[in-house]
Amino acid sequence: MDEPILTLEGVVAGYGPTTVLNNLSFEMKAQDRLAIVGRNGVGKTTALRAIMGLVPLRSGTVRFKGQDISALAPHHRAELGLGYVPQTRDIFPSLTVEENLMAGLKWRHRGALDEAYAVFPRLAERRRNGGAQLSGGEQQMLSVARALLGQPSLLLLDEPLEGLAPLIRQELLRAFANLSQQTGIAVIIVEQQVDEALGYAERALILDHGTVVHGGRAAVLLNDREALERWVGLAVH
Ligand SMILES: Nc1ncnc2c1ncn2[C@@H]1O[C@H](COP(=O)(O)OP(=O)(O)OP(=O)(O)O)[C@@H](O)[C@H]1O
Repeated sequence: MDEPILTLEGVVAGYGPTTVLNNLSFEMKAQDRLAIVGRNGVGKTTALRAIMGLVPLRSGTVRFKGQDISALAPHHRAELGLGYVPQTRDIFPSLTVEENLMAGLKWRHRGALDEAYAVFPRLAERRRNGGAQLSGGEQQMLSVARALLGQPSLLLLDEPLEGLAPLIRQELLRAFANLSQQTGIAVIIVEQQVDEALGYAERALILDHGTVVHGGRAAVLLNDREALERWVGLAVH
């Protein structure tokens, strides 16, 4: 069975008088890694928020694991297996790494902590450090680890590489690749670091004016500098 895990059909959404998502349609399969790229302000974050239920749909549908979730509240979507890591790293700076993770455990047993530490061994080394003492990369690992505790089958990552130095970005991407391999969780990554996101993803979409203007295998798009220049504004090397 190759049923899509997520399907967006004709999604229209926005803020007040502004329409941001304009007939956005795409689907992805379980265990896929999908990069969504595009210029600033084209609606990448809004697309993730619409999937998570944080911005209401004006029309269209979002289906997750075969169920129409368009009208479900965000916490119900989380219970069904959607995990969201917003751009603002979502951690408690005054708590230690372990306390941050414990706070995210909810109904899950402590073994879930070990699973998160297996994906991010760096967090295990830092388990007694305060959140505010962590580097930017470690804070990002912690916010992703917190999302993992909800046992998502699809993880939405909004610009996880933002503000991180190149070496840290590489380390984080290695950890994400490890995560995909160990858990098989499907991932949507929205990124400004286009080359790095395309290096990690299997498939990619380019958004413009809130709709898909280009899509395909990430490795192919990575070498299609003309499309990247046209739609994302990257210089052709
Ligand atoms: N809460 C909000 N209220 C009003 N307008 C908003 C809100 N959030 C975003 N917008 C506007 O919606 C448009 C799309 O924003 P969105 O953040 O989805 O784009 P993006 O592609 O993720 O951009 P970036 O790459 O800069 O993060 C932008 O014009 C933005 O100014």
